[in-house]
Amino acid sequence: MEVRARAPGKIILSGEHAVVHGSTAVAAAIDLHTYVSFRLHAPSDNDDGLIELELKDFGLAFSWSSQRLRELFSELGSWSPRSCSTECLKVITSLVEELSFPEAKIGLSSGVSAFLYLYTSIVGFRPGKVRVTSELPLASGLGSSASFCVSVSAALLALSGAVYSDNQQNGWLVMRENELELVNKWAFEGEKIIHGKPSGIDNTVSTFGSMIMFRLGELTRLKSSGPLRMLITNTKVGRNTKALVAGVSERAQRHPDAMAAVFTAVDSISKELSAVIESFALDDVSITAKEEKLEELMEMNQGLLQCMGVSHTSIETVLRTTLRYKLASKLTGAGGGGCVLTLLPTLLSSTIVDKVITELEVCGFQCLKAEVGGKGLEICFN
Ligand SMILES: Nc1ncnc2c1ncn2[C@@H]1O[C@H](COP(=O)(O)OP(=O)(O)OP(=O)(O)O)[C@@H](O)[C@H]1O
Ligand SMILES: C[C@@](O)(CCO)CC(=O)[O-]
Ligand SMILES: [Mg+2]
Repeated sequence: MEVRARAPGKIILSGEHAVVHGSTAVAAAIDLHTYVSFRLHAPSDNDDGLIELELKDFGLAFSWSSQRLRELFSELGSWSPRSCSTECLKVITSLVEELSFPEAKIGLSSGVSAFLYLYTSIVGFRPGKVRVTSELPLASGLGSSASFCVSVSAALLALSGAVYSDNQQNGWLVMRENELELVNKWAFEGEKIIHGKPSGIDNTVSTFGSMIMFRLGELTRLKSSGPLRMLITNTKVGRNTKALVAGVSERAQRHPDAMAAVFTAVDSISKELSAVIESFALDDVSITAKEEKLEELMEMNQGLLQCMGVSHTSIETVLRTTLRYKLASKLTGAGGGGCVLTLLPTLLSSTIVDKVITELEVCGFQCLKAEVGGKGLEICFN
């Protein structure tokens, strides 16, 4: 039997980085996904007993002898989430160092490490094959690492029997709440291998979907009936979330009082932004006033992200360009390049939107239009 899983990427409307330090943040799922398929090899199917990973978008395939992995890892597969020990991480790092990645794709090594941890922890050493494809740009702030960890964890758990397999039902299914929680916990362990010190917001919004307010591991789903249009601009400047998160923590150690004040300000911005979003209603006559509040809050958050040291000249170029059209923008995700969000007010004409997009694309950026606040993780058994 084969199982497929798909998990969305995300945007962060407010609170990235500060959320790692205990502030509230607001995030929403977007309709760009990572897709994972997983099947266990029948014993006769594969004499070598291989555990295989294919990263189709990159034309890369890796395999490990399950016998060798069994000898290297002491822990047997089990469904209860646990952190990767230092010894286990050493074994994984040396296994990944043996692989050859093209220079430009070396960043994938942390994803492969997370995969090895999740597979050996959840499935154990039973041979099988996992295939991955993604619609998300990697390392760009749209949560590619989290949607990878969520979809891999879900597929592995689904075929290992840890979650129910309603294989009579056709098409994509949403798991039960307690199963989503189990997937989310495993995905967080994968994110820890990729990010170092994640807050958990990315894997949580990828698992549960919708628009959420998140603080210290707790999520609150936001109820909003109004539209929220966002333009996403990918500066195509590559960066690495782990290094950016570490950089903010170092700044916080150098200037504890000033940075505590920055994180407190972000917390207030996220709470106010959530309240404005929840006040949206269908055919809202005061929509423009509410959107103006959102724009101001986004600009304030961007200013504080600059204080944290995670903006970038490419991000500043997007901000200047959109400001010429009186549109507010902020970076989304870890910053340092990557993606920028621009609020597209309800009454903004499509002609203006097209003009902004053209101007941004002339700068070499890529504009994406994505549905915001949609479904989270889904699985499919046929
Ligand atoms: N489809 C994938 N296949 C393999 N590895 C992946 C995949 N998607 C993400 N990764 C891993 O995640 C890394 C990118 O994670 P990173 O957290 O730096 O960026 P992001 O998640 O896209 O952005 P952000 O965390 O700011 O939202 C990649 O370098 C790779 O190791
Ligand atoms: C930068 C960060 O706040 C968001 C990355 O999308 C890191 C995290 O919360 O794990
Ligand atoms: Mg990430």
